[in-house]
Parts: sequence; structure tokens; C-alpha cells
Amino acid sequence: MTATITAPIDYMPGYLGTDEADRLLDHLTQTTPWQTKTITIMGRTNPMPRLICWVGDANYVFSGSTQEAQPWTPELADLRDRLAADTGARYNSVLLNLYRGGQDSIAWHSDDEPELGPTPTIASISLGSVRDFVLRRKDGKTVKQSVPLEHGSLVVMRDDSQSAWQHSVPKRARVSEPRVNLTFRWFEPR
Ligand SMILES: O=C(O)CCC(=O)C(=O)O
Ligand SMILES: [Fe+2]
Repeated sequence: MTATITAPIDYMPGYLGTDEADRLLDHLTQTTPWQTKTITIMGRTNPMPRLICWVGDANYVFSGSTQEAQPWTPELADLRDRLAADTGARYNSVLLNLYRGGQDSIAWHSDDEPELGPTPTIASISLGSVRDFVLRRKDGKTVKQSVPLEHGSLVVMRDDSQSAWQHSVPKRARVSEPRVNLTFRWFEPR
């Protein structure tokens, strides 16, 4: 018998009911101060293929640079507290990502900044268009998992999901509608 390796994530479709998910998507799309950031890879600077906004308790250091955090809104603070109760973890920040359409994406990465600790629990809420969330092992073993993340769903990444795995949301030519994703995290305060 061969052991099946699967990433230590939990997927809960319908974590938010449709009405609540619809309202939250509208609210966040319209009121979030979305920012365009640039990324530099091998000397070339390009706009990130999505818009982002950091919300959190304080500005914090992330990969060596200080991120300015927006204050918690009642909607996001309420969701943070529910997620803390439901996942048994604590969260002091949330990264909001806006994928404007299928051409927007996030490349392979792990959320493995030292400030998150070695085995962070990250709670990820998806709203809007269904997009594939793809995971692969870092050790080159050809294990790939793809989960289509539905409107109102929750993914919890825990244990070695950052130290042993990478994840991405690839471009999808057929998707035209936007998607908002919220990843709640705990940054060790300085
Ligand atoms: O959009 C997603 O589902 C994933 C976002 C993500 O991986 C991140 O913000 O670090
Ligand atoms: Fe991530």
C-alpha cells in the first residue's frame, strides 16, 4: 500500500451563506482602498497581476519592509472573530486580494515569512468567481492538488502547508468576473 500525501488544508464550501457572501463581496469591492503594487523578478519591475489591501492591528514588518495596514472595519473584524472561534487560531491581519478577471493570478509561493512562525494557520475566504487553488510539494514529489474555491468558501492552511508546500491561483482565460480573497494571518508583533 502506498501512502497518499495530501496538503494539510481543510476546505469548507458554504462557510458563508450565499446572501452574506454576496453582501460582503459587494461591500469589499466598493469600499476597499485597493492598491496596485509592483513586483521585481530578475531585475524587471511589473505591476502585480491583482490588486491588494492589507488590514491589521498595526503596521508590521513583512519580508523586511514595513507594510502600512488599514484599520479593521466592523465587517472584517466580525469575520476575524468568527474565524478565530471556528478554527481555534488567532488572527491580527488580513490580506485582501482582488482578481479583476481570469487574467489576474498569484504565482507559486509559500506564506513563510519568519514573522508568521514555522507552522502558521491561515484562514482564506473566497468570494465571487470560482478559481482553482493549486498546491504542490516543495520537495519535487509530483503531488499536485487543485481545489476550485467557491463563493463563500473557507480554506484553512495549517501545519507544514507553508514549509513543505507551495500554492498558486493560475490565470484562467474563461473567467471574466472578479474574485475577492481574504487571507487572515497572525503576525508576531515586534
Ligand atoms: O487567492 C487565493 O486563494 C490565495 C491568495 C494567497 O495565496 C495569498 O494571498 O498569499
Ligand atoms: Fe498565499
